Amino acid sequence: MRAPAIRLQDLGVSHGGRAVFSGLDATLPAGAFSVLLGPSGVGKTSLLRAIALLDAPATGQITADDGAPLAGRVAWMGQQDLLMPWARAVDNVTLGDRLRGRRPDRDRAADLLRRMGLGDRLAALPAELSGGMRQRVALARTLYEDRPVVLMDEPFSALDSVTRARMQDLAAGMLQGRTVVLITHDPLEACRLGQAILLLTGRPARLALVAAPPGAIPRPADDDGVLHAQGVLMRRLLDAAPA
Ligand SMILES: Nc1ncnc2c1ncn2[C@@H]1O[C@H](COP(=O)(O)OP(=O)(O)OP(=O)(O)O)[C@@H](O)[C@H]1O
Repeated sequence: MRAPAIRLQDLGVSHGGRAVFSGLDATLPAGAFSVLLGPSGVGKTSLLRAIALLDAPATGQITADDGAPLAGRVAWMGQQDLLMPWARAVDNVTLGDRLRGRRPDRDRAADLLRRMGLGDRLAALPAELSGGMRQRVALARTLYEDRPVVLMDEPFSALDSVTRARMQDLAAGMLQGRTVVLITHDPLEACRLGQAILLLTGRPARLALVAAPPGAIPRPADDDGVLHAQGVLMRRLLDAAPA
């Protein structure tokens, strides 16, 4: 499975006649983690939904550099977990297969949940799970899809900092070689996982590339380079924040 780079050309998204961004050009590198940060409401989800082909952009193009369509090669994890309330955790993980009429691999789903620390919750209904547990089930469902392109909107936002670090490690390992785009509000997360770090700011919004710290991902949270880059990124976010 080769993961393509994703090219954004002259991309524009509008809501209610107002441009969230326009004329946006960028390449999201093949087989690497791109991390997207920016103030609340700037347009991160709008951009990710356009890349996921969930919303048609007003202008421009989104293409894979291998020339093949992106459709069918993307796994999506939105801010809402969208778990089916009537399905047990393991069945929520295999939901995609069941909707496509394919035989679900419950062993693989159970293994994913175990790796996420949910081995004793395989048969739980969503209503019986905490917010952080539900988010891990949604993450397991995204990883289960096994796609070359993975788009995740704040996938670790509901997790305590230790679980968050563990899930970052797990995702970095399992998604190695995939083209991943991940939205986060956490500069440390961006510096642990980002091989390209993109900052979306302004109105209409513009994209800027921020230097990523050296080293393979997941980078240690207490690494000097990570801590320095985290400080630089925090300063950039503060400077970009609306008054
Ligand atoms: N379906 C929609 N209809 C109308 N306006 C929308 C719609 N979706 C988003 N917007 C507006 O577009 C702008 C960008 O929203 P978006 O959700 O992309 O921001 P974001 O950067 O992801 O925010 P957050 O960090 O809070 O999740 C906001 O002003 C939002 O109110």
